[in-house]
Amino acid sequence: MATAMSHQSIGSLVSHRSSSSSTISESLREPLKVATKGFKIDSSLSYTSRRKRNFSKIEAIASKTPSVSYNTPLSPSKNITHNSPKKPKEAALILIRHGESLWNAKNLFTGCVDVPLTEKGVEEAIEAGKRISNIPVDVIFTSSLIRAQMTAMLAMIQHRRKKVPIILHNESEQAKTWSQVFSEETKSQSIPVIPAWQLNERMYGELQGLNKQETAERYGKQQVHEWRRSYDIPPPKGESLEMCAERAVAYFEENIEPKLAAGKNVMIAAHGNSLRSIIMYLDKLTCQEVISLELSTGIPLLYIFKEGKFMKRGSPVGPTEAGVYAYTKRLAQYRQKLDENSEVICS
Ligand SMILES: O=C(O)[C@H](O)COP(=O)(O)O
Repeated sequence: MATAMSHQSIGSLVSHRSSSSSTISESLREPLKVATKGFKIDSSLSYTSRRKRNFSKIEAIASKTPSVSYNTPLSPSKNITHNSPKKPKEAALILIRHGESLWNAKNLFTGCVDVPLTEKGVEEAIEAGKRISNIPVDVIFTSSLIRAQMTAMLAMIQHRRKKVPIILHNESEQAKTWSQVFSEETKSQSIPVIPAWQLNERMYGELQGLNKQETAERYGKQQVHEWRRSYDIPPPKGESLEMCAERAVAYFEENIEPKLAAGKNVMIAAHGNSLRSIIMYLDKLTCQEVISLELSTGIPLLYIFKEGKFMKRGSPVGPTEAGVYAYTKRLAQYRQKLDENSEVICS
């Protein structure tokens, strides 16, 4: 896609992080002055009050503090209970945008339309899986859309630990009951995959199914760019990034961060815009900075969560890349274990 950018570019884009040491609750007590040049946020528009406060807070912190380097830890979320200072829990967080879909290939606005991966998308997912095959994964969150679920499953097939990813069906009590596993041993050899509609692609409204190029010719490049990349301008009858963030980031805070805080390693397979909103939250990007954040299909991004802070580690280039393991002992030890037990666990 014309907008796709390599993971190296993503790395450089996300270097706009804030060094604020305020906690969320501290920052919420401060008066919020939210205005970035040429981009005024009217946070009263669509957010629930809690969400409004969180994002205004992110903006307030980001606009008040200087940019800092790539690896600077962020302040903790208010949802996180701190672990014992003696044994701080650490966890890996992998974000992955689905591989190329049939509508990516046709350059159509897709949004919440549920289309599968192309062959190239399948290959991208497998390649992504190889890149993260030495990184521990205890639980997987996906959107409810097949392209994200295919990506998660294909990626996990490559993992050296060879646990079986199992989709948890929570759509009804019966679905839950009928998909139960009754062996603890089998459970320990599987990875729960939790689908959540909140992680779906932003709803593209009346653009869904239209060709992106033709839409730009009809409505003008500038208008279409605003619909696709601005923070708070929704496409006709669709969701703005701000609206998408309202549900995706809320889900992340309420369901995913507590898992990380408990030391669980998490993979999220989702979409360009739901992940952009989550990265905006993790990296404290301003609503201007997020405009230029582009995610390529099938490129995994690694974060380390430690002591309530997220540290971005970029995209592992390969499973044995030294850089990934240099940052954290725990990942290095996990990989060493995989190497030592490879015959047992990979059989
Ligand atoms: O929904 C879509 O069309 C794409 O997945 C994301 O599209 P975008 O790059 O136009 O936001």
